[in-house]
Order: sequence, then structure tokens, then C-alpha cells
Amino acid sequence: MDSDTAVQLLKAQQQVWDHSFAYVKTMAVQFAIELDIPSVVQSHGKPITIGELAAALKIAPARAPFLGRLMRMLAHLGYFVENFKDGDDETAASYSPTEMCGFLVNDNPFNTVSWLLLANDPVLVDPWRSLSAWIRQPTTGGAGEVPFSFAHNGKKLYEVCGEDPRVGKLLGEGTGRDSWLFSKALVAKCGSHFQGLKSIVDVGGNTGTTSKAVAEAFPEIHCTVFDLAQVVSALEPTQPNLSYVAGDMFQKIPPADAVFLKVSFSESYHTQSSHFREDCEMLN
Ligand SMILES: C[S@@+](CC[C@H](N)C(=O)[O-])C[C@H]1O[C@@H](n2cnc3c(N)ncnc32)[C@H](O)[C@@H]1O
Repeated sequence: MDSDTAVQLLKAQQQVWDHSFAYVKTMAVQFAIELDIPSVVQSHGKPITIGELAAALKIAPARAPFLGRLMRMLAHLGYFVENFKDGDDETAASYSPTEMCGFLVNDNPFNTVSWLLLANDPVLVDPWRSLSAWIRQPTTGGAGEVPFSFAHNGKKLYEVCGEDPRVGKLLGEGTGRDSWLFSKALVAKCGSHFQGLKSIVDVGGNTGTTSKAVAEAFPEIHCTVFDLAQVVSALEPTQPNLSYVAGDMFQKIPPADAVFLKVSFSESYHTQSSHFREDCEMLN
């Protein structure tokens, strides 16, 4: 093999290794959440050393160097800024939170903790692990039409949520917190879309985080949150121009001047800009 080919192959091999261990990034973030590292770093008020962090997390000093390596990885991923001088011992590094860190702090109304825990939960990972078995099915249609239901005895995501409150809670919290931040941007940036409307129906509106923000910003618009009975039947409206209606969107939706349909996609499905554009879409 000539040297150019060898170098080229080594570069390609590096990509394959990156893909093979892609889960390490996610697991490092999960580790940070489970130990509550983001909250501790954020509330410290100044850069925190590994020794201080280990003490706050009640991790034995003997294990602090391992914590240091994970913190370095989390800094590399963008959750912390690492303050480290060449020649320093690993444990001498200190860490400050970045903007991304705030998304892992439970007290923040827009945190993505539930999403991350759900994304790594067997309930969502199992369908990915059974993709090859799913594609080898000889026929289409039926209970195993999509990988999720194939891996869950024919059940859809929202059926699993109805049966398993833990999964329903993670999904509800995840979408609610995502909507909290989204609704701030929606009201601030897309207000003109709402001009002239007297009513909207928020289809699949979950617990109504987005509709509450719209109802508050536009008191002249009546907002109806429409979702499955298991999600909305126990909810009470918090504003006079807000109501909850239970039903199945594939059967019938309440009439309104405009239908609002917000669906969240991760960047792996769409670019950020198209995410925002599609999220803002109003179906008149
Ligand atoms: C991904 S969540 C999106 C929630 C919210 N629109 C948001 O973006 O934050 C999808 C919502 O659709 C609801 N849903 C699923 N199937 C539905 C159906 N057949 N009819 C009405 N709502 C449904 C779920 O209960 C859930 O609240």
C-alpha cells in the first residue's frame, strides 16, 4: 500500500471509529445529568475545580481524576469552559458553565433533561436496535409498520405513554419545556401570523405550553388545546381565552380560524433553520 492510500484509509477509519463510539457523547451528558453536575457548576458562581466538584457530589477523592476526564469530555462537547494551564495536573483544571449547560439544569424552565433521558431510554433505543429485523419483514402494514411499534408489540408511542406513566411523564415534560422556549420565540418573532385571528386550535398541543403563551400575548384570540384524552382531560384552563378539548386528530378537530401544529424535530432530521420555519407554520 502506498503512503497516500494508507493516510486516506486511516482518515476513513477515524470516521468509522467516531461512528462506532458516537454513544460516548450521549452517555457523558447522561452521566452529567444523573450526578447533577450542571446545577452544581452553575450554582457555584465561579469556576469550580475538580476537587470542589468531587466534594460537592460526594465523590471520593481517589476517584476525582476520573471525574476530571469526564469533565474534560463535557467541556469538549461545549457544556463547560475548561480553565487549564499547560503542565497543570488534570485535577487542577476548573470549569465554568456555558449557555448549553443551562439546558441540563433541572430548574431552568427550558431544560432538555427529560428529552435526553427519554432519547437514551430502552423504550426509544430498542426500535433502533431492531431495525434490521424490522426491515426484513416480508410484508408492509399492520402492527409492525414502523420500527417503534415493531419493537413494542404493535403499540404506538402514545399507547406506550398511556400504559407507562414514566414514559408519558418524560415525553410530556420534554415537549412542555421545549415549547416553553419555542413559545417565547414564536410570540416575539412570528406575531404577525396571529393578526386578525379570533380563534386557533393547537392540534397535539400537549399540556398547552405554547397555547398559554399565545393566549397571554394575544388576549383577543381564543386558543383551544386539542390532544388525546389521557393528556388533556384532567387539565383546567389557566386563562379566560384558553380551553382544552380531548379527541383524536385523525377523526375530527374543533373548528377555528387557524390550525396550529407544532412538531419538534432534532437537528439530525432537519437543519435548525428549517426546524424553526416549520415550527412556525400556520395552516390557515
Ligand atoms: C411531540 S408532542 C408535541 C406537543 C406540542 N405540540 C409541542 O410541540 O410541544 C405530540 C402531541 O400529539 C398528541 N397526539 C398524538 N396522537 C394524537 C391524536 N391522534 N390526536 C390528538 N393528539 C395526538 C400527543 O399526546 C402529544 O401531546
